[in-house]
Amino acid sequence: MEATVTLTLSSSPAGARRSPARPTVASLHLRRVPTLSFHLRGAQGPTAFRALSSPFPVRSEHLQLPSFFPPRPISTLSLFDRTVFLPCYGLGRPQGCSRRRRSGMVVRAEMFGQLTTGLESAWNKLRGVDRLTKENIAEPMRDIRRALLEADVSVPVARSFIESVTEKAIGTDVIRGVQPEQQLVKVVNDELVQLMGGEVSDLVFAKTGPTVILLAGLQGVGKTTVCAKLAFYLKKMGKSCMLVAADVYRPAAIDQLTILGKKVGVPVYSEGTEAKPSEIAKNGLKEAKSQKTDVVIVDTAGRLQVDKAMMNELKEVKKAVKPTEILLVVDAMTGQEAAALVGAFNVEIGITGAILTKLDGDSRGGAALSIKEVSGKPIKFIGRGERVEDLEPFYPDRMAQRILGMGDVLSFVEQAQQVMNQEDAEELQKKIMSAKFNFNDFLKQTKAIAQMGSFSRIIGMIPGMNKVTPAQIREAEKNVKFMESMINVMTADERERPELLAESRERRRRVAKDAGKTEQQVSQLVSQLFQMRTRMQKMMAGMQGKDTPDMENLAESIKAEEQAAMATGKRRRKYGNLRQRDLDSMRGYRR
Ligand SMILES: Nc1nc2c(ncn2[C@@H]2O[C@H](COP(=O)(O)OP(=O)(O)OP(=O)(O)O)[C@@H](O)[C@H]2O)c(=O)[nH]1
Repeated sequence: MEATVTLTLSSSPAGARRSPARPTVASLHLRRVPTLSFHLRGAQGPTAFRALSSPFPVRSEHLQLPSFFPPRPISTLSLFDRTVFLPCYGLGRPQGCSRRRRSGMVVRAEMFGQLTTGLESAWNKLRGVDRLTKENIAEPMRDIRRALLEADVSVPVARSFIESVTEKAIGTDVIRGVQPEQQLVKVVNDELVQLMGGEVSDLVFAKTGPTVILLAGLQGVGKTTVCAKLAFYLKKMGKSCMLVAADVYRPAAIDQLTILGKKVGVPVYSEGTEAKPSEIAKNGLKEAKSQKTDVVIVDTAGRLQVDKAMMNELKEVKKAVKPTEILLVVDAMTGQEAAALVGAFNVEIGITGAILTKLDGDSRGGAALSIKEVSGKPIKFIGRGERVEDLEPFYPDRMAQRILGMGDVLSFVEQAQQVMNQEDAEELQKKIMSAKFNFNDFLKQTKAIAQMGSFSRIIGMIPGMNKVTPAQIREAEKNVKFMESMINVMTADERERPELLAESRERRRRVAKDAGKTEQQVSQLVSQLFQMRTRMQKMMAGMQGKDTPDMENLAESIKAEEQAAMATGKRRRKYGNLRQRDLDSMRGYRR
C-alpha cells in the first residue's frame, strides 16, 4: 500500500503555553505506511528535542509530540495498530548528556555524527540575534563549511552549498515566533535535501519481461552482499528474483552468492569460472525468462581500481542483457572518492544510480552528500550492515533530518512494522490495556527490537536520541541481557504471571540462584515489570484518546508514585525489594 501522509510534530498544549515560540516542530512524509497516525514518546528530556523546533509548516495534526518526555528512559513508539516499547533501560539522564556536551566530550554513536555536531555549533552562534544578516551568519557559515569538509564533502560541493544557504537565509523574511537559528536550520534542511537529490529515486521495473539489474563496483565494496540484500528486498515486495553469478575471477564469489541465494530463498544461475561473463549473463536471463522470473540481478567482478578491462567487460554484459538498471555499488567509507567513482562509471558505461554500502561504519557521510551533486546520478539504496535485511531505499529528506539530529521516525516505524505482526500487536495492546503485560511479552519485544538491528542503529532513528553515547547504548544492551538471563530461568507460569514471583520469596530466591543473581536483583526485575505495566497502561490509554495524555501530569504522577512507593522497613523485610505500589498494582490485577 502506498500512501503519503504529512505528519506534524507539535508540542503538547501545556508545552505550547509555556513556550509559545515553538509549538510546531516538523512535517515529514510517510510513505508506504498503511497506518495514518501514530504517537511518539521519546526519552531524554525536553532539551533533546530542541533541534526539532524548526519552522516547518503546519500541515496536519497526525502526530502529537509532547514537549515533555518522561524523565525515566522509556521510549515508546506506538502506532495505533502496533506498539513497540524500546527497552532503553539504563540510558542516562539528559543532564548527563548536556554536561558531556558542554565539555565537548559527547561521542556520537551514529552515522553523520560528526556533521551533526559541527552544525550544532553553527546554530549556537546565532543565539540571541533577532534576524539573519550577512554579517551575523558569516561565522556560522564558516562552521557549516568546515563541518562539510570534515565530513569529506568535496570543496566545490561545499562551496556551492554554502553560497546557496547564505543567499536563501539572508533573503528569508522574519517569521513571528520563529528564532533566526531555527530559520537557518530550515534553510540548511531544504538545501541538504536538494543536495542529496530531492525526491526518493525508486527502482525502475521493465514493462515486459524480466527486469535486469546489473551491479558493478570495485573489489570488496559489497556487490555480492547487495545482490542478496536486493533479492530479499524485492521478495518482500512480492517479486520473484534470480541471481546470476558473473564474477568469474574470484571463485569464492560464486560460492558466496550461492550461499546467500539459499539464505534468501532465490535461485542462483552460474556456469563456473570458465565461461565469459557476458555469456553467463545472457544465459541467466534466458533461464529467468523461461521461469517467468520478475527480476534478474547480475553480480559482476570487482577490480582494485577502474581499468579498461573492467569497463569493457561491463560494456559487453550491458550489451548482452540490456539492463533496466545499472547500479554502481560504492563504499561510503571512501567519502568523496565514492562520488568521483560514480561520475567516472557514469561517463564510461552510463549507470542509472548508486548503492551506498557500509554507511553503518561511516560517521562522516561525505559520500551520501556528494554523489548526486558530483555525478548527477541518484543514490537508490543504502546498506547499513552485513545482514540481508540491512538495505534501505535512500530518502534524501529523512537523511537530512538525521544529519540535523532529528532522527528518522519514519524509517523506525517502517522497520517496526516489518518485525511486528498484526495479531501480536493487537494481543499486546489488549494485554497492556488490562495490565497483563508479562515477562513473555517483554521477551517478544526485545526480540522484535533485536530484529530491527543494533541498538545504536535503532536509537539513531529516534529524535533526540542521537546524543546518546555508545557507552550508554552498551549499558542499555547489557541491562536487557541481564534481565533476560533472569527471565530465562523462570518457569512458564512465572513468566506468564509475574504475580507468582511477587508473592513468593521462595520463587524469587530460586530464580536468583538459577540465574546466578542476587535475590534483590530478581526483586528489582519484578518491580520493574509492574512499573512498566502501570506506565504502558497510562500511555496507551492516552494514545487511544481514553484519557488525554498529559505527559507532564504523567511524569508528576510517576514521581509521586515513586516517592510513595518507598517501602516501609517492615514491608521490605517481608517482600525483599518489591515496592508498595507494585504490590498494590498486583493486588489490583488479582481483584
Ligand atoms: N558493515 C557493513 N559491511 C558490509 C556492508 N555491505 C557489505 N559488507 C561487507 O563487506 C565485505 C565485502 O562484501 P562483498 O559482498 O564480498 O563485496 P564484493 O564487492 O562482492 O567483493 P568482490 O567480489 O571481491 O569484488 C563483506 O564482509 C560484507 O559482509 C554494509 O553495508 N555494512
